[in-house]
Amino acid sequence: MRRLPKPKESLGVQLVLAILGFCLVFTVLTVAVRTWWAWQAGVAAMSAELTLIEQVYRRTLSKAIWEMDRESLETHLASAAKVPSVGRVALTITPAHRAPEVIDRRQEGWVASGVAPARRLVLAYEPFPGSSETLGELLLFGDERVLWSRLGEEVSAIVTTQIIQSLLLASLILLVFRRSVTVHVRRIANHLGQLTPVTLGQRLSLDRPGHRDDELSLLVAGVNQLQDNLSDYLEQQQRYESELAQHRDRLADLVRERTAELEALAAAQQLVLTLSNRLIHAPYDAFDKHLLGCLREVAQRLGATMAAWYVRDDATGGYALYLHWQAAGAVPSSHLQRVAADDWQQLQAVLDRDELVDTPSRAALAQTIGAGEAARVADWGIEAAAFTELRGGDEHFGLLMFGKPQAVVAWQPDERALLAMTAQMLVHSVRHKTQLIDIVQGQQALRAVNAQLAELARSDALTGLANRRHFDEAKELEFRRGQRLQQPLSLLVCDIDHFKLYNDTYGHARGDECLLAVAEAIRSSVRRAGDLVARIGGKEFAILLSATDEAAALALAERILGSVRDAAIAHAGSDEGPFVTLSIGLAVSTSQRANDFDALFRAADAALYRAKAGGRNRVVAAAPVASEAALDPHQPSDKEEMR
Ligand SMILES: Nc1nc2c(ncn2[C@@H]2O[C@H](COP(=O)(O)OP(=O)(O)OP(=O)(O)O)[C@@H](O)[C@H]2O)c(=O)[nH]1
Repeated sequence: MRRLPKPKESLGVQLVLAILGFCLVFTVLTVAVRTWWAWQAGVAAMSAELTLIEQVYRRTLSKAIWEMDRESLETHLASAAKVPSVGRVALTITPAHRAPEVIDRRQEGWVASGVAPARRLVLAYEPFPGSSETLGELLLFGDERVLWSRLGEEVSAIVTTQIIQSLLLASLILLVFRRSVTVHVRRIANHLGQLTPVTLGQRLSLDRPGHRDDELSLLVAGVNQLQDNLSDYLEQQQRYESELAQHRDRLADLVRERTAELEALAAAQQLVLTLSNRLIHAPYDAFDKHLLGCLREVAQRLGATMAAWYVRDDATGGYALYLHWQAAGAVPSSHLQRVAADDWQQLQAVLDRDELVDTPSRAALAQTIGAGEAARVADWGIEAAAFTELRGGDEHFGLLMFGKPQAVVAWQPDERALLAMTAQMLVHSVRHKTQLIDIVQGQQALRAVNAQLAELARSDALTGLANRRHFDEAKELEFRRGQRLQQPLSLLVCDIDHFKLYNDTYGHARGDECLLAVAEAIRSSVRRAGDLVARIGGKEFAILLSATDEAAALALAERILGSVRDAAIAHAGSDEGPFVTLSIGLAVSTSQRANDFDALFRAADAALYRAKAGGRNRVVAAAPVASEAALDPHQPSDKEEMR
């Protein structure tokens, strides 16, 4: 506890100085007044003394003048002049018939003064009763110096008295002030200086005899009142602080709870996002497997041991189990594969109102979905369950059910959020999957149509064989491949004999049927998958046989002729017989024989020409195609005629 330093100045000293100052002024005034009074008294006293002298010397001086006793006169005047208050004695004798005589006696150094009193006495003598004679006059002058001397003594006495009086008064006041005020003021100051919140209860009391009711008592009461007020205030402050601390702690707890909740919510969001991504990228033929994986992960995050996805069973109006997951060790369910329409009516009604229904215990479950259904669900080995509908707009994708093996206080907000988000995510994913399947199926259909169109663009409309365009695309490729692999490429060019005549005989429509039958005969003769049969003109067909030598090509050509023959297409106007026949030109290309496909084609065409010229219904093989020069460019070509 820090003690207060001793003050450099003292109230008592200040009080004394003030009193002394006052005493000084008072003394000066008192001295002035009393000096005035002393002066007046001095003057009066001197005047009285002069009167007394006058009384004393009147008769003796009158008698001495009467008797002309000069010696006695001198003696009395000298005696009167020696009186201290008398400065000058002047006796004027006025005898009859004589000149007046003045006898003057004065104190040494006396000067005439306007302030010292003076007396004038007429001297007379009564030689006998009833007669009086004036003898002269006596002048008595007071000595001013005596006045001043007496005043000085008086003043010094007054001043001394006043000073002593003032000092005594001041000392007394100082003493009394110190004993009755200063000591207590210091005590109060020390008390206040040592006050702390802990010592506020210590009351101030002054060590004073008797019961006093003065300003100090008032001050002490005020200090004690102040301490009481401060004490109350501090108590209140402490109460507020403690309440504030409690609020702060509660707030910190709330913040902690909210933070944990938000973190759990963020984790739930993250999980749903991950699952959503997984479903988006899942191949749609494995979509259900991924859906089941989602149910499992959500259930595990919830601490659930089972998850089920029910879908509406349109046939019965109830629900059918679509996906189902159970934790290892959980009691497997034989129930609840199907739920009758009436069984979950109560649950459905609740779900129509609230999107999510959670029950923390079996009893709550019974209240929510009915005792019977709760018992069935309980058979699954669960105590707490949550249900949520999978609904998007007007579409209904069923409902989800998660179960925990133990009752809980309540499903937590983050768990409810996870359930809601999972339901939404599954609805979106299923919708997405449905849209995806529609798109894929659309693409497949489009691809099929495109393929069909492409096929049509490369097919002959009448016979379904490859058309000229297809043939032209394929010929160069096959030719180059044969060259590259050093394999022979054979080309058969087939032409129906006397087809004009056929048309003329049977009509154009029958001509088309004939073309179709011939094409079928050719197609059935060609068995190797790599061989290409094309209709390259009105009644002209080309067969491209890769990796086929001349012998094999000749055999195929003969087989074709046979097939056409076997088809027995009546041709009444033909010179060759009763049925439609073919003429075939054959050319074989090897790397040594031909430089390009056109040369091969021209060779086959030339062979066909020769087959026609040779009587039709036959195969003619071209001479080996060695070079361009080997062909006779001037020889007319059947093909050219056709075109
Ligand atoms: N019905 C039908 N006739 C066709 C088609 N394309 C071509 N023709 C006919 O085929 C005939 C070809 O006659 P020509 O070139 O004289 O030959 P040809 O009568 O068969 O005589 P050779 O070839 O010498 O045996 C013409 O009458 C064409 O109108 C077709 O797609 N359908």
